[in-house]
Amino acid sequence: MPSRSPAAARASARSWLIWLTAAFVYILAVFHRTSLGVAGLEAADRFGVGAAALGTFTVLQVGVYAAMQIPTGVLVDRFGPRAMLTAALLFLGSGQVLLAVAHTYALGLLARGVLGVGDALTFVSVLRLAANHFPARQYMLVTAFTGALGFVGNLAATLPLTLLLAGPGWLPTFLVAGLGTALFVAVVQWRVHDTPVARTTESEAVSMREVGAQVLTALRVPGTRLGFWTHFSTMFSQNVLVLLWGVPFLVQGQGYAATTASSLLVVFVAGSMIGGPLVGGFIGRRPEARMPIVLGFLATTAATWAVLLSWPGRIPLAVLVPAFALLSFGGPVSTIGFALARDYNPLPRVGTATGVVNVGGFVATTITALLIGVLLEATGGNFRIALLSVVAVLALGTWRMVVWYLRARAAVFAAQERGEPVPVRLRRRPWDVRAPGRERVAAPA
Ligand SMILES: N[C@@H](Cc1c[nH]cn1)C(=O)NCC(=O)O
Repeated sequence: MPSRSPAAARASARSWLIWLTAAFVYILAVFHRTSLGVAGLEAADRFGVGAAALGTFTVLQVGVYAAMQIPTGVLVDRFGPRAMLTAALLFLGSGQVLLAVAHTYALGLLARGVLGVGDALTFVSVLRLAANHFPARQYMLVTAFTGALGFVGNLAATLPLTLLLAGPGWLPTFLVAGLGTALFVAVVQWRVHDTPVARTTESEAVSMREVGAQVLTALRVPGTRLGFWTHFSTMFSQNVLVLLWGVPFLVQGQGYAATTASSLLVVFVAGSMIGGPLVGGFIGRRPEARMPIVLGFLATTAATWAVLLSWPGRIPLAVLVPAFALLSFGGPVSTIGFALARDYNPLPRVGTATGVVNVGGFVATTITALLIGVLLEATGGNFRIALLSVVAVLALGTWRMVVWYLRARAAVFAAQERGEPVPVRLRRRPWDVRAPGRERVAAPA
């Protein structure tokens, strides 16, 4: 069976309000995730460390996030999004309070690790809640809105946070942010209901063996694998620039002022906020267009990087701004991966499949960020060579995505021929391959 949608064709106003409350938790998570961006220099001062040690914060954070995605998916399927969002707020809040009072590098790292766990629990829980409350065709729009709203948290962690750190200072700013986040638990407990008919999810005790089987079953679904590689290939190149290498590339590699460089990164925020509703709204109406859009976006990404890396001399702003605007659509396009997970897995396994998909983009980000660092070291700071890592990871992701696209299509055709329902009906093309005999569009629940 491909998927089971909530019964109603459109979600109720109450479901939208429940989603908005959960999406606010995601805004808080992104705020905490990105807060070291402007607090970096102060953190270096406070903990008495240099740039390399600060980079460890980012790698630790993204690493914890990626490692936690599959456990998060399993936990949210078992305990429900309400419980997981509550846990997320408590981890985020205590991590930030710990950072507020920390004076040593070790304690700072521990604080960011705790915060990273809270962050990792959030996005998949919001999407699981959306899967419970919204019918399949509205799910894509809600997912894209969620991603776009996250950037409100990102914006709050730029100028407003800079002003707060310069005014009240480190301790009161992070203490209030941490305590405020923990207190939001009361709102989640009051407002969030796991499904339109139930406040909480009934959880049955399951063995580790059953958990493993649940993950393997989700992994065996071609739609989940396609979602993973879609997420892997589409969002990492903008993530690498926003989270780590964008400012050094522009300042050290291109000779721009630090203020110009950080202003340029706002293009990514704006692009994601505009692109989310655009992509989500369009694909909600035309789900059959989602993979052609992914392929078109990947071709555009490859062309954009070809221009950026082959530009003779300094790249002018008139080229950088549209290039970053194009790349910024990677976040919204990556949400197609979640729609695939939701469409090709039964509802009780959507959290696990969503977690699997969400590993993709963050693994690609971690690998690329590390490769760039290694190549910069090896070449004495040659960004043109170091950023070729993006091209290599993009080629790998696109290749695997095309392989799973063909396999997922083959499974859909096989299901159509057996007369089974499929999430999106497809027309066979000359380049389509035949499904192996027992391939199913979705593994059974
Ligand atoms: N691709 C992002 C979501 C997104 C949508 N628009 C911009 N970004 C994603 O996967 N986010 C996961 C997270 O935890 O932020």
